[in-house]
Amino acid sequence: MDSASRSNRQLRRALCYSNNAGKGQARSPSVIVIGAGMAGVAAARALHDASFKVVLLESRDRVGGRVHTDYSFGFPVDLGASWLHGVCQENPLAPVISRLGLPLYRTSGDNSVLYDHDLESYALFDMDGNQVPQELVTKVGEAFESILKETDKVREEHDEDMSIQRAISIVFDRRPELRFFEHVSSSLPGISLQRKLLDLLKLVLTCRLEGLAHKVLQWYLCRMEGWFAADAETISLKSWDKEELLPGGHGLMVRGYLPVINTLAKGLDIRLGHRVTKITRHYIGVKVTVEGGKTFVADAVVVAVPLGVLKARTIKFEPRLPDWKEAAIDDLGVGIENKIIMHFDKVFWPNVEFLGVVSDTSYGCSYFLNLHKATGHCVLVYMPAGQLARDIEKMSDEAAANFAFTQLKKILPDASSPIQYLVSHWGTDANSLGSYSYDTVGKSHDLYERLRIPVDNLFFAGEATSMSYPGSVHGAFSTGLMAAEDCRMRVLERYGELDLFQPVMGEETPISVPFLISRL
Ligand SMILES: Cc1cc2nc3c(=O)[nH]c(=O)nc-3n(C[C@H](O)[C@H](O)[C@H](O)COP(=O)(O)OP(=O)(O)OC[C@H]3O[C@@H](n4cnc5c(N)ncnc54)[C@H](O)[C@@H]3O)c2cc1C
Repeated sequence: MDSASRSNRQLRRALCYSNNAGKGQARSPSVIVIGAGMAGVAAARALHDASFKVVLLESRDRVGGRVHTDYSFGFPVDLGASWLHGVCQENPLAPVISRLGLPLYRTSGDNSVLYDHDLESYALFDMDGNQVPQELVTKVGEAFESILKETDKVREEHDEDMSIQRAISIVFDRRPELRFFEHVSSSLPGISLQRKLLDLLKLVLTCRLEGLAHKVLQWYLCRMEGWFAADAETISLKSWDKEELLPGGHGLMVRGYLPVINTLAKGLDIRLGHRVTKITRHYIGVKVTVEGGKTFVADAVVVAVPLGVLKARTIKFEPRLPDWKEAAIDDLGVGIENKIIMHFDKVFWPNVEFLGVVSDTSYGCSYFLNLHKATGHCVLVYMPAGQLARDIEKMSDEAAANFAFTQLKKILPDASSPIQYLVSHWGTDANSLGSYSYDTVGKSHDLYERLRIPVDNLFFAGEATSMSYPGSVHGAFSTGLMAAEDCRMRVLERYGELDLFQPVMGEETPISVPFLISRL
């Protein structure tokens, strides 16, 4: 007997044993889900509800993954995801959020990836603490949208992909007037030309338009980089807008995201502190090894660990994953965004949702989310992304919090020091190794789908396997359901017992419960 059939036999015995199947007893199909983030929990929940025997292995000592609500301030704050992108009933998370009665604070009704905040909710400042006139903030925001529309033409003309940064500079070379003067005047409809020119002159005189407008533009670029957690010179022109945007705008989870995870995770067999190191697949089943050598066997596995972890090859696949799968893992980008959450004893900042610092480069720009507007707590959240996030992550937590506070002091010199702070490390945390995926220059958007496609009895889930909603919580959730359904079909087809089990995405009529949306 060769070693493959010997180990198949051992695995079959282990499967029977692990599933408690006595003589004549029908054995439940079994699955191991790896990673208790939104995708893994969704997959485990669905398979559990479909009568599978499910074990969920999680390396951390908590569930949620990149959903991480912290309560150490005495109230919930999210170190990872905090917005529901697409506040609408079509959002796959809508039923659970609505039924739990979790309130949302809508920061924007706009569905664009650029504005998860309405333009009028920003207060921007230069490095000397002078506030940028609101009219200029709005106008440059509109100009930025026009510039991005112009990059569409660049995309159509070039077969080769390029970075969004490069495309913007081509637009400027071709249409220098887009450096604001024409835009500002032509975007005031219904006003006579003379009046427009007068308005423009006033703007130029009051705020040294060109220099300041350039800085505001860099700030918008910095916000866009935040959306992708990556620098503009690495973001693909061909694919940056390929994700699907659900309607309804963007809503902050006022009480944090964790209640959603906890609800889905209720009653599941979750093993915390179980870091998977090896996945061995056989025709009849899969063996999973965790740190310390303990093993688990099942009919199938759902791999729901982050793309960063797959890239680092800290989980060994035996036999190796096929080349096309390894290439997808290598080629898809993973960016970094972090949060430095500062708790103050009083509010000393303006009553807007976003405070921004403008600068000559997007790297020098920064922004703070004002949680006081949404939650009533005296909290500002500093959110660096891309290279800036990478640089700050090299600092100690104290130095990182000081850095954020120094930025704040530049715009609000009378700022008082935070009484508490929290710092995330999504880029270096071995359990994430990045914040979320994005399309890099020259690589196809299909990579998300390639990452999702199963390999035998290995199923893949997670935000980076979502073609439609990458980098999001609802995207992770829907890939968990998809992986569960694929797994259910494959395993049950083999047993010929399809009709014995509930479908993963049950056929009950969904009850539509409205969201609780506020804006103070
Ligand atoms: C700072 C930040 C802000 C964000 N903001 C938003 C937002 O506002 N809205 C939004 O929709 N999305 C946001 N996102 C993205 C969103 O958080 C993710 O897309 C989503 O939570 C990913 O879920 P997941 O299940 O794919 O992965 P994860 O949540 O990362 O889950 C993977 C799990 O696998 C575990 N794991 C890793 N290695 C192993 C191993 N070897 N063995 C066992 N377990 C392992 C991890 O510990 C983790 O629990 C944000 C992300 C970050 C970092």
